Amino acid sequence: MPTQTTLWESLSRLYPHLKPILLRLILGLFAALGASLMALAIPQVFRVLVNDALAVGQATSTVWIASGVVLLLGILEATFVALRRFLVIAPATTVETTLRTSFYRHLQNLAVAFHDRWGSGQLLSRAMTDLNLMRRWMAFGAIMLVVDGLTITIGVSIMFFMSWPLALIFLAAAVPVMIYGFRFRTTYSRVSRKSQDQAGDLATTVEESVHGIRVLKAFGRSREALDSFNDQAEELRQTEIHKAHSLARFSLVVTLLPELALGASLVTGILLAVNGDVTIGGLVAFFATAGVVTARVEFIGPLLAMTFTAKTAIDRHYEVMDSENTITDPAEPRTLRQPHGVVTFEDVHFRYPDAEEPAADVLNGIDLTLQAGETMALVGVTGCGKSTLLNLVPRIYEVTGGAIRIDGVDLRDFTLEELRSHVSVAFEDTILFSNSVRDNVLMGAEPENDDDANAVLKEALDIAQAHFVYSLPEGVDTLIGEEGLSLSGGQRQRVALARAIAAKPRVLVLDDPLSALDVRTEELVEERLREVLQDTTTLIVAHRPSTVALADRVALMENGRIVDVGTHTELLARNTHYRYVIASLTEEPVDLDTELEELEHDDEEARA
Ligand SMILES: Nc1ncnc2c1ncn2[C@@H]1O[C@H](COP(=O)(O)OP(=O)(O)OP(=O)(O)O)[C@@H](O)[C@H]1O
Repeated sequence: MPTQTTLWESLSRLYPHLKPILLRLILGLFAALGASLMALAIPQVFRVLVNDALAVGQATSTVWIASGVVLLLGILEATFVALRRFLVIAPATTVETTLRTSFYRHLQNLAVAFHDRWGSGQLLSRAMTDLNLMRRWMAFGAIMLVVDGLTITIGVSIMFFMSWPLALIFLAAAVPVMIYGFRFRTTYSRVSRKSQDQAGDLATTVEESVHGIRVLKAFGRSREALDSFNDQAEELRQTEIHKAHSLARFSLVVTLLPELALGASLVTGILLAVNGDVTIGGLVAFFATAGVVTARVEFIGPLLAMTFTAKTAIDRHYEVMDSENTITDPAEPRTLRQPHGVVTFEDVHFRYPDAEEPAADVLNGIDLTLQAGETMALVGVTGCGKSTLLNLVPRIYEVTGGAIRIDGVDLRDFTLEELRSHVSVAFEDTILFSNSVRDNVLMGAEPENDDDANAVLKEALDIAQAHFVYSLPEGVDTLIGEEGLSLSGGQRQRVALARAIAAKPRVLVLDDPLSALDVRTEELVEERLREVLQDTTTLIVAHRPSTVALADRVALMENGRIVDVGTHTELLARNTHYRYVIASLTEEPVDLDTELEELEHDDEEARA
């Protein structure tokens, strides 16, 4: 539920960002005010013109001078308008870009738990549409609202000065306009918030459909997806219509009432002129001024709408910016000069932030030690918490109880930068970025120079058996990821594995990174991985017996706990649940007794 703030509270949050451009904004405001004053000055020339030059027998020179003055005032008005644009547009765009950059940086910093809760479309619409609305308000809405207010005040004062009875009649229209304006503010703010949220939800739907287009097509669900999209689009359309109706009603009131007042003051004005209480020139100037004021009053509707929309945009922007990053650097970080890579889990508990209260912890007291350079396979039935445990090591999620240490140092005592230089990850669902193969692989690497980078790249691609990249159109410089060449699941996994290896971490965390490879390629990768894993401590989630075979020891997980640790042979011999899990990893029936006999025989031979 968004927190309720007043219009002023919301708008004033922009002040720190406006501070650097405040001078230009103020100058822009003066330029806009200058344009308005020119517009208000023109009727006064009309007054002189009508009163002094229109009488029979007057010299025509007054007409020429007055026309020249009107022309000059017109040119000045246009110049002031152009000056306002020049002063304000560029700096407002700079503020928009700065806000967008800090928004993006904040999104990058926020914990994964935050991203689990927010639809991508909502974040996208905040990063693009809302910031755009805020810029338009800064560059135009805010200035014009102030200038319109001042113009109306000055215009009405001039009208009072020229004829107070006529001005009073005109002003009578302001009372209902203000009452209606109050109602308009409440309704429009509510609908505007609804429409911006719905637009964000719609963007999320588009993003998900594009992402999942293969699944939609494969299951023949395109029709349903379209129907659901149509429903959402229709809801947004209804809200937009409601918004437009609300603005149209307000605009009708602010247009009609001043016009009616103008009509009433026209009749009264003519009567006053007939009685000689006001000059003809004064009457002309009064109505020309009233024309300028009326136009400004009519413009108040769209300006207020723009302001309330900007308030909503600001509120939505700060809902994200105010979200605190829960995974941060410590005040006094510790460093490991020469990490060995001993990883210990001490009574680790974890619960997802969005989990219902009575639910048990996903990880419920994990105790496990990985010796330096050891490869430990993590095995367990689906949903027992393997991936969750892995995510805690690079602090993608934070433990909710207990501690994880590398060489005795709590992960939370490292800066995130240092931690992620010690720990590298590869997941089953590989994410590659719209970048070249080279940039994707070297993402976590810190090569000293170009030659070093090339060597690291070559070695990592070689270990991950990703030689196919050399046959891509531009080799390692080929653009891959969303905007580039599509790779197969197995190819993507190999590039992601190369990325994890290229970082040369002390601790490697692999979540079933070979699942999409064919058996032969998997064998080759494993052969090379064994070399790398010798001095890297590795925790690897295994969904295939061949991955288990990579490991020095296996940790068996059940219901968020480590229930047994030992070699594959030891666990096969003593743990029936382990046998059950291993048997369920393969589709074909396996004879585990024979496998155990063979393994024990191999072990005896090795010892002899
Ligand atoms: N982001 C999340 N928010 C809330 N609950 C989650 C989240 N991710 C996973 N869970 C829940 O946590 C539990 C453990 O999930 P996890 O992915 O760690 O299991 P796993 O053992 O790796 O499963 P698998 O072998 O199928 O990959 C599951 O019950 C899952 O529903």
